[in-house]
Amino acid sequence: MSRNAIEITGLTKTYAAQGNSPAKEALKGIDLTIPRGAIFGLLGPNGAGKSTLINILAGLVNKTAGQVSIWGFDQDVNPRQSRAAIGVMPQELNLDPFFSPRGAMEVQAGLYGIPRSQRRTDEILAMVGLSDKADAYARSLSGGMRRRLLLGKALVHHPHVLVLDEPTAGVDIELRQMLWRNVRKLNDDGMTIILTTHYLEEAQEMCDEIAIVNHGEKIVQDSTANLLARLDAKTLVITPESAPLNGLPTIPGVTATQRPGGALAFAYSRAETSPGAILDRVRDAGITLRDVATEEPDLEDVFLALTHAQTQNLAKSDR
Ligand SMILES: Nc1ncnc2c1ncn2[C@@H]1O[C@H](COP(=O)(O)OP(=O)(O)OP(=O)(O)O)[C@@H](O)[C@H]1O
Repeated sequence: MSRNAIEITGLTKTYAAQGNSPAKEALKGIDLTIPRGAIFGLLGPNGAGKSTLINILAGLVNKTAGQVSIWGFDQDVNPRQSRAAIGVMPQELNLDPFFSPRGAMEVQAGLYGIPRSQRRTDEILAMVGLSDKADAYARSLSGGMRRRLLLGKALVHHPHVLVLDEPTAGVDIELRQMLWRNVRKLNDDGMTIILTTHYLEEAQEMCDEIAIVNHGEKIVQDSTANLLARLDAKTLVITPESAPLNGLPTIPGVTATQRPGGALAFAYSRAETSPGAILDRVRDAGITLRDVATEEPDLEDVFLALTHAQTQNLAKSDR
């Protein structure tokens, strides 16, 4: 039995040409392995192919080529088992307006063939904070409540893998906290979580491992810690007692800038110099230090560096 939650090889999706729009190759042969028990981040700019990939996993979009296996079940060989192994909280708030949350959960449980005695409707509604709206009409629910219900529906069949597609886009702090609390708890209980988000801070905080896709290709997959360590750039930020009289010291290999408010930022590469050497030159220049701090690169820097490099390579290969 595979130890991976998801195994994808050579996944390709070409949307057929329609009217004036030409055919679009949204996924260009992606290989992706997601370990069991992970909180996995799938990141990429708009149009990179994330939703296409997730919709293929959910069985909502047919792939053009490649293999997809969920919890050891090949989608083409064991479609029912592979579908039962995954629950997806979609991006769009598409709910039947005539069902109450309880009704919608019961219908979903019926679709998955869960016997009444094994349904956990009330427990899940409580978990997503919808107990007091259990019997309200879906059309009277706010956007945030609809999202809660979509999460509840994704959990009805207690899947091994939970996919959250942009779950926190435009939601308030309370809902965001509820989501992350539940994600951590479900993960602690053994559920594998796959998450797409535009908020890189969130991915950095939540995910153990991350894949970045761009233009339908996977450009990197690594642990969050390794991705952050890839960037060698660091910044030393010095708050001086008073503005430097003779301007900023010039230090080879270091880019010095003055920030609004007076702090001096020295961007350097760890491979080339050390904070100690920079501080020596700053003191030599007669600058008295009030405060010193270092800034690490964050996921946003890694993301920009990688997607930018890929876009440049693609442009070169087009020439
Ligand atoms: N049904 C469709 N028919 C034709 N083209 C499509 C269809 N769905 C998506 N595309 C195209 O495929 C590419 C990938 O889209 P996809 O929605 O998978 O990206 P994404 O990474 O999820 O972006 P976003 O973050 O904006 O949702 C885009 O160029 C998009 O326009």
